[in-house]
This record gives sequence, C-alpha cells and structure tokens, in this order.
Amino acid sequence: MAEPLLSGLNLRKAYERTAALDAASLRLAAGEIVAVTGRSGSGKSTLMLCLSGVLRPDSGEVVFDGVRVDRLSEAERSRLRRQEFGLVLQFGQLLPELSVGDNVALPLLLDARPRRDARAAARTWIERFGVDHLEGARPGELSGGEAQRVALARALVSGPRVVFADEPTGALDTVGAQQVLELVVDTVRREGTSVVLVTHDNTVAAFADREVVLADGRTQADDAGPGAR
Ligand SMILES: Nc1ncnc2c1ncn2[C@@H]1O[C@H](COP(=O)(O)OP(=O)(O)OP(=O)(O)O)[C@@H](O)[C@H]1O
Repeated sequence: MAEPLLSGLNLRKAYERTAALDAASLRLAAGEIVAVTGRSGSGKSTLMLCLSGVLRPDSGEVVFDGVRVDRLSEAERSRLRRQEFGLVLQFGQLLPELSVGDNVALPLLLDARPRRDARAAARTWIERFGVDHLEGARPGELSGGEAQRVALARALVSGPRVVFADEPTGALDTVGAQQVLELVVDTVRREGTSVVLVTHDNTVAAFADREVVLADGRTQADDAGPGAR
C-alpha cells in the first residue's frame, strides 16, 4: 500500500468528562474520498477536527504528508489549514460582516494573493455552485442551503490537497445535495484532491470510495486503510 497522504492513528479526545474519541484511526490516500459515518454523538465531527488540526488529540498521532500535525503549534496548524486544507464545518464558518464574494476569496486573501485575482477565482467558484446572484449578499441573508454552497466554494477556492466536509449538504434538498456532491466529486477527481466527508446520510456516503464507521468514538479496525473496501 502506498503511504497515506493523511493518517490519524489511535486518536483519543475527551471534552471534560465525555470521551468523544477512543482509539479512532483513519488513513486517507491521495485522491481518495472517505465517508465517515456513525450515529449522532459517535465522534465523527471530533475525528474530522483532529485530522484537520483544528483540535489537538489527547493522544495518538496525526500525520499529513510526513508531518506530525498533532505536534505543531496552533499557528503552524492554522497555516497548514490555510495552505493545504479546505474546511466545511457544521456551524458558523462564514464571516457575517463579509460579503459572499469576500468570504469565498478569504483563503486566497489570507495567503497574500492580489485582491483582483482572489475575487476572480472566488467568482468562478461562486458561479459553479450556482450562487453568483448572491455575490454581494451577507451570510445572514442566505438560506441554509445557499450558505452550504458558499462554504463549499470557499473550501475549494485555494486548490487544497484535502477537503474536510462535515455534513456539507445537510441543509439542501435531495436534488440540491445530489447536484452539489456531483460538482464536488467532479472537481476533486480532476484535481486529485482527497476528501473526508462526515455524514449520517447513506446517499451522501455513496459518493465516497470507502466508508469508515465510528461507534462510541472507535473505528472498526479493518476500515482504517485505503483499499479496505
Ligand atoms: N465542544 C464540546 N464540548 C463537550 N462535549 C462535546 C463537544 N463536542 C462534542 N462533544 C461530545 O462528544 C461526543 C462526540 O461528538 P461529535 O460532535 O464528535 O459527534 P458526531 O458523531 O459528529 O455527532 P453528530 O452526528 O450529532 O454531529 C458527543 O457525546 C458530544 O456530546
């Protein structure tokens, strides 16, 4: 098996008294789409947050492209996320005071790309996700489904190597979710991007190459590697 691009091994994470992760592992190959499924409260979001360097696990290791992410400082993890990852989180990731156009352009602006280029790239993604009529709107004026389209555009705009998406289509109707997922899968297949897709919805998980099931913070051992179908 080729070296995984990203791996989380034996991850444990507790919030005060709740053990959210208890020996969870996931290996993600370059270009692979993995769905993380499991019941509500099984630790899916926490696993995604540990893998993407938002949270530091209490124990276990997270390795991205040979780098121990769990050993990086907050600032280094933040830079890694900005440069290599695209994140679609469940709650509140759009900045309310910025327009849709600026929200989508933000990862490029933070990376010191000229404003004109950043806005042009953002516009391309906003159009692809069918929300170009909302470019000047503020997040507070969007429906849940529109906000999810904008969040996906923002996650893809910088050409990330890994996209982490937590229930990215939960606010869309079935047809809308299907369209958006087809667009995301087309894009990541073309670019060779890897995806960690957190969902409790089987029709969403069906877009992935492989499914990793979490139960009480644990992954099933034989689900943890590329090729383990
Ligand atoms: N910030 C937090 N503080 C305290 N407990 C938390 C926090 N976040 C999650 N938990 C708890 O950790 C456990 C795992 O939560 P997590 O959100 O990872 O599960 P999930 O599988 O993503 O759930 P859902 O499908 O409902 O989003 C749950 O028992 C949850 O109540």
